[in-house]
Amino acid sequence: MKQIVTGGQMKFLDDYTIRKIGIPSLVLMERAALSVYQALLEEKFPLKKVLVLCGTGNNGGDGVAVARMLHVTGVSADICILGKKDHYTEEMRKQVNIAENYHISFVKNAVPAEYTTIVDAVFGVGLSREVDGIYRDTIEALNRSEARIMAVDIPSGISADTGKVLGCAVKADVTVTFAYEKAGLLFYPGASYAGKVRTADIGIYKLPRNDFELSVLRCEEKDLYRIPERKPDGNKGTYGKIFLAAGSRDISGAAYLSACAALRTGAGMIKVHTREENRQVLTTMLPEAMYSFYDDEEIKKEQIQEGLTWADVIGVGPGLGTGQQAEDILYTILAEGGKPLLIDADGLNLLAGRMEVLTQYPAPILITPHLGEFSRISGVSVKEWKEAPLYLTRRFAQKYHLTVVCKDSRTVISDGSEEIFINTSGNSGMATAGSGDVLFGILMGLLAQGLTAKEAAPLGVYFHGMAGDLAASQKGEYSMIAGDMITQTTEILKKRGTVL
Ligand SMILES: NC(=O)C1=CN([C@@H]2O[C@H](COP(=O)(O)OP(=O)(O)OC[C@H]3O[C@@H](n4cnc5c(N)ncnc54)[C@H](O)[C@@H]3O)[C@@H](O)[C@H]2O)[C@@H](O)CC1
Ligand SMILES: Nc1ncnc2c1ncn2[C@@H]1O[C@H](COP(=O)(O)OP(=O)(O)O)[C@@H](O)[C@H]1O
Ligand SMILES: [K+]
Repeated sequence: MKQIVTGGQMKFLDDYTIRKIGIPSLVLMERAALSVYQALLEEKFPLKKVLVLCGTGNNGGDGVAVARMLHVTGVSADICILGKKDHYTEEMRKQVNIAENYHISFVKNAVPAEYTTIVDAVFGVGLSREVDGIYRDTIEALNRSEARIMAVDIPSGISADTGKVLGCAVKADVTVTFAYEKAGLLFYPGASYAGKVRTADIGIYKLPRNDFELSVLRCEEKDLYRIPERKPDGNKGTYGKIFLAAGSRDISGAAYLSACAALRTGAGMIKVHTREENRQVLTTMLPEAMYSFYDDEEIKKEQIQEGLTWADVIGVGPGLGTGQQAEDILYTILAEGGKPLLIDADGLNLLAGRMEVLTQYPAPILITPHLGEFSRISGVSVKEWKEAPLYLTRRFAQKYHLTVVCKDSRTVISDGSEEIFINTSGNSGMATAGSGDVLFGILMGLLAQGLTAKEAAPLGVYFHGMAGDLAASQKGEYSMIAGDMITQTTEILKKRGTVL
């Protein structure tokens, strides 16, 4: 797991390192600047003529120090400072003073087109409002230039918390960020503006994970070891039994994809409860699953109850429809299930406006809404969610005592606790029909093998994204389809014990 921080947390950690630990601010700044200087060399930036654009805060101070490091090694570097002298921070003032002593060139109205490399040190985590005026004009000119662009800490204009563009923002080729990745570098569009992100250790105090009031995390490849090991003496009961209510009249694809993904992830057994019309196609495509079917007659509660008693984990929703039968199935499960429950798609659509029924359920619930579904069940619009994804996902999880997987290009996962996850695996090829059903299957499979909802959710989402990345590398983002991700699930799990 990698620790991520918000802008506010980074400021707290800067301050803590300086005031409580006692490392002088200028020492941190020197290390920050050195890491940017090294990145310019290692990333082979064309250093024929460099412009360092600075703001008046400490991000600008970093920039002035980078210009000095370039200058002393013989690189032609100009400094251009946007903003008034009386707004300089103390560190910025000192850096400017040192640069003046070195006779580095300060330019007033820089023309970005004249430079081969531009270092963006206008705003860092201190950006507090929309960018406008001279700042906007300069950033726009910079983006139009042919120069390679290195952003210091975060591209100026990107919100460190949400990745939103505040007015306008620098489009960087590389960003060197200090101590921790900022959430705004992971969320889109910030992630696109940042280019390649390098994280540099500059001596900031590493707060233990448990000491963060809100700990934002992301999974990495090595976390896949958390998928339970296969036991040599295991039997199919060991790996869990799933009861899945999915599919509706002549809609079988979602049921197939989620059931197949659950089995491919390692679940022991799955029983799919679906409409009679799907019998032939499902039993042909996935004979490994068990089935119970229902037709136009009233839902037979005993049939569902039998499945619920047998199962260790229950899933409901993919392709279920929102008619009376679907509603009866959902409510029978909510009344009689009593086992860990996963709800997706139509299961969630049926719950819009009555989410509080979930608080009565006696076992953990995991829901996997995409943003449209989240909006329906929470009343939070997609636009509002984008303004505060971490806060709003967590608040919703707390309100209804759920684990929530809010699916987007950067999925956010929260069980309401102080740990919240942003997922960074995956690609736009996954925006294809059935992709969410595969995720649902993976999550059911992980729960069936004994992981809790809190453990399974971030891991399963990461695993799903990895399968998507492998599928894209083989089929391309245009052509990959949901079934390809199931194929890659197999490949990832094959390697679990060897490379991880
Ligand atoms: N000692 C420290 O605290 C360290 C800070 N570091 C650097 O300092 C940065 C944070 O520095 P600061 O907190 O000084 O903040 P920034 O330098 O990020 O920017 C804040 C300044 O910009 C102004 N500002 C904010 N939004 C604006 C807008 N839209 N239009 C015009 N002006 C705007 C603010 O009024 C303030 O003067 C980090 O991102 C990092 O690059 C590093 O040097 C490491 C050590
Ligand atoms: N651009 C993207 N980058 C990464 N992941 C994506 C992207 N677009 C979609 N996904 C992922 O693909 C899945 C789509 O799920 P969903 O919207 O429920 O689709 P469906 O209902 O068609 O199965 C989610 O897990 C989502 O996070
Ligand atoms: K910057």
